[in-house]
Formats: sequence, structure tokens, C-alpha cells
Amino acid sequence: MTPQPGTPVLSLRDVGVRYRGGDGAMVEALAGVTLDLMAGEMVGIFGPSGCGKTTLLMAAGLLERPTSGAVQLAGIPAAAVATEAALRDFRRRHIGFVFQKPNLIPVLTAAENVALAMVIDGVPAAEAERRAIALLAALEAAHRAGNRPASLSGGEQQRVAVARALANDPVLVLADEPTAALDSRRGRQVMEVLRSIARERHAAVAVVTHDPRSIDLFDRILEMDDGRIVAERRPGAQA
Ligand SMILES: Nc1ncnc2c1ncn2[C@@H]1O[C@H](COP(=O)(O)OP(=O)(O)OP(=O)(O)O)[C@@H](O)[C@H]1O
Repeated sequence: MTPQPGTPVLSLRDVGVRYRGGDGAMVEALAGVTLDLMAGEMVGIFGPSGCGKTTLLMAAGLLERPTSGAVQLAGIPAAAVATEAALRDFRRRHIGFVFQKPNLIPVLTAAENVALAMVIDGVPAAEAERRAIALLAALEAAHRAGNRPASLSGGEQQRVAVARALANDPVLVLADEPTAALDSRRGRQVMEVLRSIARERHAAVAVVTHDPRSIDLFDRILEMDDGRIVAERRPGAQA
């Protein structure tokens, strides 16, 4: 599925997420968020700790069913994907996640970690490995393709995790603090790869970050507070 530039890949309508806190009281982690992420754009999500950034990504990534409101991905309402198994399949095909921790499979090499989702999707093993190594090369990690995660640095593991997130050519990429473990050069490199996915494949990319160093790469910046999007600005990134 190749989205048309400028059309919404992800739409949230008045999405709320409430959790029961440790003391039994309800926490309103997301309070009626309405948002469209367009094909080809990279959006940065900023805001203080606990304001709901991760919860927003979880709802957008169909990992958390909202308490209220509606989520639509690639024109399909998430509520229409009935079973957990169907939802898992839908996520695997359409969404790439980068979490704060790489969460690689320890017994697989870097290339195998990246290739796995492609193989599950029916890509022949040799082709999956070729694409995995090309993705790792774009992140300057191809020389580590044959190594297992335990022998990689934290930053190398994170770059493998980014390559894995991009393996299935997702229409939506959701990244939660992807550069937290990286020095500024590598952090910028990861952000540039994410942006090129938006530009070249017309994916929508949303990045939660506290890192102001790559602000110029975002098309839009959303500021969150108290479970809401409270401000939006365009830092003037050039295509
Ligand atoms: N599973 C959960 N159960 C109960 N409360 C939760 C749960 N997940 C998040 N919360 C609460 O929801 C609110 C939003 O949390 P969230 O993790 O989305 O914030 P955040 O902006 O990503 O924070 P940080 O920048 O510290 O990662 C917080 O008050 C948090 O304690």
C-alpha cells in the first residue's frame, strides 16, 4: 500500500485513554486528541514527562484501544479490526515501531532481527536478508549484520531496531525517544533515515522526543500537556 502524498495515513478523532492508577483513581492519559498524520510528513511530539506522549503513540499504533473516540489507519477504522490476531497482523503489515529500548531477539543476529518480519510476511529468506542488510547499511550498521544483540553497543542495537521497524515498508512509523541512547551524530542519522522514509515512501512518521537537536527535520511539532495537544508549529523544514 503506497499512500498518496498529502492524504491522511492516520486519523485520530477525539481519542481518550483512561487508566486506573495505583490508588484506584482514574488517570486521563489522553483527553480527546484529534490529529491527522499525512503521508510524507514527519511530526515531532514534545511535552513534559507524564503528559501522554507514549499513550498517544500506543493509541495511534493500535497497541492500546482508546476508551473513547476513533482511530483510523490507511482508511480502515481500527474498531473494525475485530480480533487481537487480526489487529496484530494489521500492525505488522502497516506500522513500524521504535521503542525506547531496542528489544531485539537475543538469539538472532542483527540481520535476522531485521529480516524476521519480512519472512513472516512471506518474503523469501534471501531477499529478506538482502533488504535487511541494505537497511542496516543506511544506518551504518551493516558491518554488525552477523552479530547478536549482546555483542552490540546500545546505540548499535537501537539502529538495528530502527532498521527492523522499517523492514515491512510501513505506512506509519511511530518512534518513542529513538535517539535517547545515541550520540548527536548517530541521533541525527536516525532522524534523517526516518525523514527519508517519510519523503521517499510517503509514510507518516511520528517521533516522541525530548531531543531538540533535530528539530529542523520535523514538518510539524506538536506540544502536549495534560493529555492534550496544546500547540502546533511548523519549524520550516525544507523538502
Ligand atoms: N498502564 C498504565 N496504567 C496506569 N497509568 C498509566 C499507564 N500508562 C501511563 N499511565 C499514566 O498516564 C499518564 C501519561 O503517561 P505517558 O507514559 O503517556 O506519558 P509520557 O508523556 O510518555 O511520559 P514520559 O515523557 O515520562 O515518557 C501518566 O500519568 C502515566 O502515569
